[in-house]
Amino acid sequence: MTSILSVSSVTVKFGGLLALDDVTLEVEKGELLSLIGPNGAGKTTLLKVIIGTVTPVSARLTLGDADITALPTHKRARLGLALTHQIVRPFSNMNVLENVMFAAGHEKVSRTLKALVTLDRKPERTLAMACLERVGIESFAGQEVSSQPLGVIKRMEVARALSQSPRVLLLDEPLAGLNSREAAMLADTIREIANQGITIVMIEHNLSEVLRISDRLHVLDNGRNLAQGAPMEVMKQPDVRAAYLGG
Ligand SMILES: Nc1ncnc2c1ncn2[C@@H]1O[C@H](COP(=O)(O)OP(=O)(O)OP(=O)(O)O)[C@@H](O)[C@H]1O
Repeated sequence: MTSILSVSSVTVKFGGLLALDDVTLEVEKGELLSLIGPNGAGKTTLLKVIIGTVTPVSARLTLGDADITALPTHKRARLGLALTHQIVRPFSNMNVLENVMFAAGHEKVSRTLKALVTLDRKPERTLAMACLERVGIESFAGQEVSSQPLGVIKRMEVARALSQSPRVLLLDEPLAGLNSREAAMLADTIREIANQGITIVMIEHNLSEVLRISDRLHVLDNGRNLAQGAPMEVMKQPDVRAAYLGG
């Protein structure tokens, strides 16, 4: 297997709090890796270090052949990283399609000056519709985002990230707040996205869905690596059970 994302020696301090302590993470091309661990283990902080919104005390990050350690967030995005947020903050004055078009257009505008003056938004519209189809909410395209249930909002957030054409998609608790049926359906969609060749790193507390769709688990506890490997093997480890499941 080939590593697409490699994260090593990540240490993060928030004042006196050591949030991550020499953490290492290897992500193989095409896999769906779930990052799990108790509350406060440092999972979201690690994703923020990867996307570039938290500055670590130390870290070395590579994406494919590129050393991205010193790159700002927008350059990491351009090289193929996209992140969905745990708490989705959509533009409530736009409809579902426009929210995805905005994300798609943002990338385009940041790429070329010409795009700043173009009035033709057809390419963004086509791309955004394709992303809505991939997450199964194309029939909600014209609806106001403010009247949508969380299940649609969560899918729209994934569509926004897909519109950036990521090589590695970072998902922060995509199933949080969904009922079991909605969670299972979105988990199936996430698995399908991975099957289509997009590498996924997912933080998720819904353990039954994590175990059902993940290729591999990486467990953090108290800011440190605790375990990693095949889901069932990892969950058998006594230290993982003690930390994550309370024994
Ligand atoms: N901006 C910040 N300033 C200060 N402390 C922070 C900040 N962000 C996170 N922390 C602290 O760092 C530690 C790790 O937090 P983080 O959110 O990464 O954990 P997590 O594993 O994602 O938790 P959860 O599963 O509850 O979302 C926690 O103790 C948290 O309170």
